[in-house]
Amino acid sequence: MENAVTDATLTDETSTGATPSTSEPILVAIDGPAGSGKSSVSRAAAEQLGFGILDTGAAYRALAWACREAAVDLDSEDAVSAMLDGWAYAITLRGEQRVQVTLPGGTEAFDVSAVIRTPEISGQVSRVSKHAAVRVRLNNMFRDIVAASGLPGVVIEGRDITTVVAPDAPVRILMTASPEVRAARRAGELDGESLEQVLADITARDAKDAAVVDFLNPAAGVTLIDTSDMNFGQSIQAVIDTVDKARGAGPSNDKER
Ligand SMILES: Nc1ncnc2c1ncn2[C@@H]1O[C@H](COP(=O)(O)OP(=O)(O)OP(=O)(O)O)[C@@H](O)[C@H]1O
Ligand SMILES: Nc1ccn([C@@H]2O[C@H](COP(=O)(O)O)[C@@H](O)[C@H]2O)c(=O)n1
Repeated sequence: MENAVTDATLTDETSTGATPSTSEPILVAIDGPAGSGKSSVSRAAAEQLGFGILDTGAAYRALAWACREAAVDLDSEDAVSAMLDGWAYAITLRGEQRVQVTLPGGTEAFDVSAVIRTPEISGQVSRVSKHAAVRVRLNNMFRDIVAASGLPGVVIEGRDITTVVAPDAPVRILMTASPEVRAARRAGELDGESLEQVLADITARDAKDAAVVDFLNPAAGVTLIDTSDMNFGQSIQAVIDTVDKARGAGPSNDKER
């Protein structure tokens, strides 16, 4: 993969505002199904902790977008892997999330921050994330991004972070919520999508994704946070409490197995 760059190329608001750390960042690994609140809760928790946030789903989404733009067959593992040889990908770890992609052979860095969130991309992304070879390469890219971040800590969220990308992270969380709660939250964000449609979409995506990685059951040592009956603030606090507990301080309301 050419140039998997992060904050450094994405202007001011992405800079950490602190002396870059020279040691490995502390990792907070968070997994969960679609709409569980991983991204938004992780982002808010990261801000409180003074950490960066790496949204790994954004890379899969950007890859699906790039393949569609370049008329690459999303179901072909070889063709999608070839896209990884030629593209350039950049994501901010601090401040507003910005995602940029340069297509193979191109020079323009497209800002795909908004388009990767559309239902069209959500509906196609599992076609690229199902490929084992693609996952291995993106997982290496995620580890490289974190290692090069210069941040004191990074919250990294996705589907296989607690189990594959960072199984040794000192804090590992599975964030979940009932399908109905997740659909209601997501429907609130999407204009013109009925609750039934959103529920059907996230259920279908979870089923496809769960065939590749298990993000519905916490692995040994992973803290389960079910946010079904929590508001946004309580969900953030549950993450902070879990981090504090791992650091040997403060309360905890988690369930471990
Ligand atoms: N505990 C909560 N209470 C109320 N709303 C919440 C809570 N957690 C998250 N939300 C809201 O639910 C929506 C979905 O959250 P978010 O996008 O973070 O989920 P996600 O797990 O990252 O989803 P995806 O995997 O589809 O990207 C957002 O509008 C978010 O603000
Ligand atoms: N670690 C990950 C993260 C994401 N995926 C795939 O990307 C899709 C989009 O992820 P969001 O978190 O933005 O919803 C998701 O549906 C998976 O197909 C993944 O496989 N592994």
